[in-house]
Amino acid sequence: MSFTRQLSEMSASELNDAIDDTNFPQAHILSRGRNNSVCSTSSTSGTSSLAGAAAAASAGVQTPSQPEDACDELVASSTPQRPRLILKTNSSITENSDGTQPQTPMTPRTSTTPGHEKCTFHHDLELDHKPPTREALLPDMARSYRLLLGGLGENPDRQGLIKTPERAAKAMLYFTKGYDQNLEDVLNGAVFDEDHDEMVVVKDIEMFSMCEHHLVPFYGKVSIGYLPCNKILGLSKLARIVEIFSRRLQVQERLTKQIAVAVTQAVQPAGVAVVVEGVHMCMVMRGVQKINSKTVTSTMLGVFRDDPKTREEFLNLVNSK
Ligand SMILES: Nc1nc2c(ncn2[C@@H]2O[C@H](COP(=O)(O)OP(=O)(O)OP(=O)(O)O)[C@@H](O)[C@H]2O)c(=O)[nH]1
Ligand SMILES: [Zn+2]
Repeated sequence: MSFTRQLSEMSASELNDAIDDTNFPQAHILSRGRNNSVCSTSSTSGTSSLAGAAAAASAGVQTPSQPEDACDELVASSTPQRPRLILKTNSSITENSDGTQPQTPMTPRTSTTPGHEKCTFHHDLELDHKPPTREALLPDMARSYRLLLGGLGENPDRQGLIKTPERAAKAMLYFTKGYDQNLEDVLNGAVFDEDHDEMVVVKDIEMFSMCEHHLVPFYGKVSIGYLPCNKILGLSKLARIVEIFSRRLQVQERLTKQIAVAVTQAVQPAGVAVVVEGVHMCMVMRGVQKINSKTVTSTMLGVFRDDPKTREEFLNLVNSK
């Protein structure tokens, strides 16, 4: 019985469960960077196969068995072997004795809206969830905003507000458009075989999200690094992955983790690092009203978690101007 499955075979909740929660958040001090995203590649990287395997084991990842792993075969001749990061599944989701996959434990449904019958929970990594008609939600949402305006003591029929409920509904649909996206569509096949085993970093990717506690924005920037294992990702796809998960109701910690999981799923690298720096309007415009505070979260997987030099290299690249 195999205890390791390809990520593409794992369901949304399994993917989330597959990450050891002790892995995040790990806060690092991050200096302010540029507004525009910057891509870097770096030359010092890699771990020995032994160190990498030990690192992977303690990181909760499994080293693919030899010799069927193409990555290990390829790199063996020229460079030290590096284990590919494969998220570990727990034994409760391995195959049934009859060879069928067991059902994913269901979390309670949160919606009875037509088109959402199979939703488990929007917060999960619902890469295969695509409600067919989110636009169809607009009238209901507009009605809700109209009620809200009335609740504020406003007259929803006054000239300036007549179209506001519909506008607000459309805006909210836009702010949460990530629910309509899935990883496969977003990647659009832009995963390329490449014998490149040095760190790739795209940093300062602008991010806009919505605090799930107050329904007000939080925004900031995301830096993503990965250590390829014979597969690289189209650079823009890293920014598109950020969009999938930031354009939802979120907490910053989960956003950080979901980005890292998605990159892992896309290219099965030796490691992934994600740092998110966010400003939460719920802490600025209301509540504690700390206008200069920033929240920094990170998820380090594979070699980034276990090899201090690799992690340091990533953080240096992220912090460099
Ligand atoms: N961990 C985490 N907390 C968040 C995030 N966004 C908002 N919050 C927090 O969610 C918490 C909600 O706390 P509550 O006490 O229930 O709500 P509240 O009375 O509005 O809290 P205050 O913001 O302190 O006024 C607050 O501490 C927010 O700062 C996030 O991305 N991650
Ligand atoms: Zn908030």
